[in-house]
Amino acid sequence: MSSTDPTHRTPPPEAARAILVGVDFGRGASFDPTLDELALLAESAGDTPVARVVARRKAPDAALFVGSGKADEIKLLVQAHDAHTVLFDQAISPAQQRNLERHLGVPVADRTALILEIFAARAQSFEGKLQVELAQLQYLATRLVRRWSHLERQSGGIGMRGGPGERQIELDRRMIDERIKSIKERLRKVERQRGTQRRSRERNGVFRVSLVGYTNAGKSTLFNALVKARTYAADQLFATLDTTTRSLYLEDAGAAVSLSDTVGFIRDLPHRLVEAFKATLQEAADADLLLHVVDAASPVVDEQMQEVQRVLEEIGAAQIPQLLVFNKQDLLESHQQPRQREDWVGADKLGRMLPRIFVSAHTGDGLSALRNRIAGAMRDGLSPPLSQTQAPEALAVLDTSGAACPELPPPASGDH
Ligand SMILES: Nc1nc2c(ncn2[C@@H]2O[C@H](COP(=O)(O)OP(=O)(O)OP(=O)(O)O)[C@@H](O)[C@H]2O)c(=O)[nH]1
Ligand SMILES: [Mg+2]
Repeated sequence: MSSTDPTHRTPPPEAARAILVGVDFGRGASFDPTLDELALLAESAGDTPVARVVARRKAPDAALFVGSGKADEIKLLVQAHDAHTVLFDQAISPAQQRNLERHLGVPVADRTALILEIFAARAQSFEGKLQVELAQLQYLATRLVRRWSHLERQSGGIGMRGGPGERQIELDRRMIDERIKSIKERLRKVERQRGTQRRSRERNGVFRVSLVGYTNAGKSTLFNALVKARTYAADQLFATLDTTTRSLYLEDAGAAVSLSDTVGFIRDLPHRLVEAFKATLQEAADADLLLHVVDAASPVVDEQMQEVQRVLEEIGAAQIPQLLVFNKQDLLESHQQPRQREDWVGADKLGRMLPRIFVSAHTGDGLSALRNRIAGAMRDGLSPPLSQTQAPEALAVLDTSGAACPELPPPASGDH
């Protein structure tokens, strides 16, 4: 863990027992009633979830985020499970965090802090480490600002001026600001270097393919299966933080493409983190073709795909031709198995029809069809059959059930 740990959690040497809390504010969309993803995040951060609590409220409680009754319930659970920490699925304010920690008697962290913690533990490259530290310092800086104004309020805004508390915070702030400035400067240097490398690749005219997708979809496993490399793949969230690029030779095209594995996306990815990782994500934004890897067996496959489309938009990659790769086909029940390996679905924000292909990175099923697909995209681009682009009702369909739309014809390009 980095010295700028924004969560102030000091986990015991053994896995910390964690209570998971999610609050449903009734706005539906981004609430996960199972808290499964939070549990995976907790495990990826080295914690062991021991209990889950779901609360329903109209709005967050200003002081405790959850109501005081719920807070008492959580406190009892902390005691019953001898828990070390309580993790919230939503962002909580610095004041709420402090109040909760006082009330519950254990460190409290929110989703953002957890994601930052995982990123900090995973960062390998010099650039990755700088990016994570930048995001952490920015997270910490907002917390200091707020704590300062809190102190100011308590003292009527005058008495504390020049007092020891404020001076310490001022000092901390100045150090943080200086560190932020120096990291940004160093990142700019690395980015310039990366830009030069990218331009020299562009001059070579290599067709660039980037794997993008929700975290844990199987991008690295697929990358390894395609290029027979050994990139770290694991059942953890954000196993990959650095972009890896390898050359992939396609027999069908008689040419090589460059294939990049990238960092996974997640719901409510802290915006600052997206900012810090812009350079890494730039790799995806500069691609000629995106392989959007989807965990076809996930119960929340539609939400995950939409989240990926949202992040692609945020990094300016929404226009890039996209091939949906429905991975983990081996995990699908027989009734979920697609009738055909390849079809088209209306699945992105631009209302485009996207070609879809089912594969299993584990068994290798569909990989040769995928290679052919990439070769086809390199030759002719990806355009849906004309009849499909003109059928608006088809565009509204987000058929990710695994059962392919029988009425959709197979891809027009004769690449298989
Ligand atoms: N059953 C099955 N499991 C798979 C398949 N592909 C990947 N997995 C598993 O899914 C988990 C995640 O795989 P990764 O390749 O690390 O996923 P990723 O998308 O690179 O994840 P991040 O780097 O964390 O964003 C691992 O446990 C893989 O073994 C597949 O085709 N079938
Ligand atoms: Mg990966």
